[in-house]
Amino acid sequence: MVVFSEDHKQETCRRGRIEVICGSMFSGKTEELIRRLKRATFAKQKVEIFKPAIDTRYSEQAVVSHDNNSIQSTPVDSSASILLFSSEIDVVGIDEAQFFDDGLINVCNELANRGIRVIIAGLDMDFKGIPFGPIPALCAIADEVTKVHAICVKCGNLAYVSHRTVANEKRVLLGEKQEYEPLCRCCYQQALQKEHK
Ligand SMILES: Nc1ncnc2c1ncn2[C@@H]1O[C@H](COP(=O)(O)OP(=O)(O)O)[C@@H](O)[C@H]1O
Ligand SMILES: Cc1cn([C@H]2C[C@H](O)[C@@H](COP(=O)(O)O)O2)c(=O)[nH]c1=O
Ligand SMILES: [Zn+2]
Repeated sequence: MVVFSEDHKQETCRRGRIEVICGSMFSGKTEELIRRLKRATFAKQKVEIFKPAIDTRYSEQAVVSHDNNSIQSTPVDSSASILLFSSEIDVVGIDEAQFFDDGLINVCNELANRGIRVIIAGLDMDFKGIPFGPIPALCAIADEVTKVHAICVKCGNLAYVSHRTVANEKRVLLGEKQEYEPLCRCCYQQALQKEHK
């Protein structure tokens, strides 16, 4: 039996669709986004990549993974700008989508209705385990949702949430390993119990 891990027809048929890649921090969302976008570029498709301008963690202009894979992007202040920059494009990639306003849901629908393949990566939950920004609605309207998992740094099981290790209650706090660790459900509950003692 031959098993193909790629749905090549969907990759190349150039019909509009929405793909969401979601999960905790360190789960490989950005790597998977970059992989899909680079394959589209190899297929000579016109690709445009956007990220929220507030995400200046590794670079102002590029989408960069924790392993330093990167791809050039256009930082935008609001989801509406994505429509303005997306004429004559085959594929639109969006990273850190959790930071966008709820207008992103209509923007992605509009792009897909125009025949564009839209690939979105973002955190499904914030550090409290609450669904983050437009991601849950994007999952609902998506043609395909890929949930990726990091490894729990305490026990080695699959992680499901990003635990914040510094005292800060603001929902948006840019960070990396100094501020967050991926944990499984059990280790996350234990960590919260310790913090509230
Ligand atoms: N606990 C962990 N579990 C899995 N990957 C990890 C972990 N800590 C660091 N990494 C690294 O993070 C990379 C994924 O980075 P990235 O795609 O930027 O993730 P995300 O966008 O989901 O935060 C992995 O390939 C791996 O090298
Ligand atoms: C959980 C959580 C995360 N953030 C920030 C931290 C990082 O800068 C990004 C997530 O990046 P990644 O590519 O998924 O690693 O989001 C936040 O602001 N609030 C949170 O609750
Ligand atoms: Zn664990």
